[in-house]
Amino acid sequence: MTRMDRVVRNGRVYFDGRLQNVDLWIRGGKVADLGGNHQAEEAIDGRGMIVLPGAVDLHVHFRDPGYTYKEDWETGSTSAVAGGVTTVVDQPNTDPPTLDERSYRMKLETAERRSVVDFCLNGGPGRMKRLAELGASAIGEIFTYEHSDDDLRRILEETARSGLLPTIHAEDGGVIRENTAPLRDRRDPELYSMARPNLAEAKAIEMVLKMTERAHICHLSTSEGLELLRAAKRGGKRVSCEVAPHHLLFTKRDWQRQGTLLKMNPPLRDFRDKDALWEGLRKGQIDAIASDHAPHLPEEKRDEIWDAPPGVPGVETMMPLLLIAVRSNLLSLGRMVDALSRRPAEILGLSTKGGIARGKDADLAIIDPRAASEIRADRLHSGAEWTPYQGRRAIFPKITMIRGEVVYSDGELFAKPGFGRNLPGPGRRRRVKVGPQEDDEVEME
Ligand SMILES: NC(=O)N[C@@H](CC(=O)O)C(=O)O
Ligand SMILES: [Zn+2]
Ligand SMILES: [Zn+2]
Repeated sequence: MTRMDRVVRNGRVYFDGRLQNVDLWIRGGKVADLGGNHQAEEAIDGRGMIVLPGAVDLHVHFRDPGYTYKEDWETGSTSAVAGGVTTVVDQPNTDPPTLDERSYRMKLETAERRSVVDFCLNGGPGRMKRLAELGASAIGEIFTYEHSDDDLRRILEETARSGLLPTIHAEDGGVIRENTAPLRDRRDPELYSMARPNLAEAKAIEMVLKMTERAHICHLSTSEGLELLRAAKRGGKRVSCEVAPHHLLFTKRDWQRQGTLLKMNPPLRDFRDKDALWEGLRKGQIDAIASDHAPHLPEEKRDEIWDAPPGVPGVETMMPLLLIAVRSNLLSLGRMVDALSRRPAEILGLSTKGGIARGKDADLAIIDPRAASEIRADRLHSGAEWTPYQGRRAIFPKITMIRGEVVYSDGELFAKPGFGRNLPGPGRRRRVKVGPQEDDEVEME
């Protein structure tokens, strides 16, 4: 019997691939035992609850520094934990963009002071080697449409030399330009999907697969893209991909209801694509679900289609919406946990994250599966002030824990700004052992 800090009692805990009725014991921020008989300082009642690993969101834009009127580390990270996300990966398209030592340190310093969620910082395609040494977790997203083929090849080579994973926004610039030009004088929002056709994604993915041995494809949106990645994986390439909730839940038909609000890159697609993405997700051909949380204010989003900024917020609604999808049998709980937690942690080599197991960080989303509610923008925490999912059913977590601490419970934030910790990437990671050996140490102390 060990003296524990905390116990989640009587919940159904997801580990080893299924829900199991065990008490979850926490010590020093780690999962110390599953089942077993111990004493704890504090007990959390998990009766009627399912206890899942917190989500690891590979793709958020927290806009800080530079665009803090849209989002900052405090609002963004609060939004994350309110949605059961316990680790985020922030993208470098801030101002200044995270391309070199100065901008990297500046963002790290802000995030360390303000974040309530654990975080990784991606570096952009700038000084890759230096960014790796500083602790960037990956390079990207690399916007293929912003670069010539030669540039892109050079960026991918340099990224490979830095030892970091290139993460790719795959849309071909030539295809976009060709298809946009004839539409520019018209204003109908749905033209945006025509301006950036499926071919743009397919062509960019093909190009990237030719240029590099290892890559992660962001927000996959087309059946063509999925087919290319499937073939590449079969051929032994080290590629992974993520899908965003909005491409699983919206199609071109939604242009009619929400207009320019739904402008995003890549754009809304067909039913055919949406179905293929769900199928790819069910079969494990799509590795991860990531929010591509891209907050902009409603008044910006209501500009005309070519000028409105692309992107929708989604970090807070991702897990809650997917829990409904699980309940509707669109996805198994196991595949959901795999795509939201286990696989994203694995892709970035975050060995202490991504699952409930002895020795791992106690990052938990404690959920009452019967507590579905309607999404309402005024109850969300993002600085974006709106959601494309207004009125949809969702199951929000009752409690979110990070490293054994309750950071969010029943609508209330408990963590102080600065609670969130940086998880440095492979360039400066200390080897952290997770597994039986470390567990033994915990037991013997
Ligand atoms: N997804 C988007 O439409 N927008 C993102 C950038 C991006 O992910 O491409 C943003 O930063 O606003
Ligand atoms: Zn992107
Ligand atoms: Zn993005």
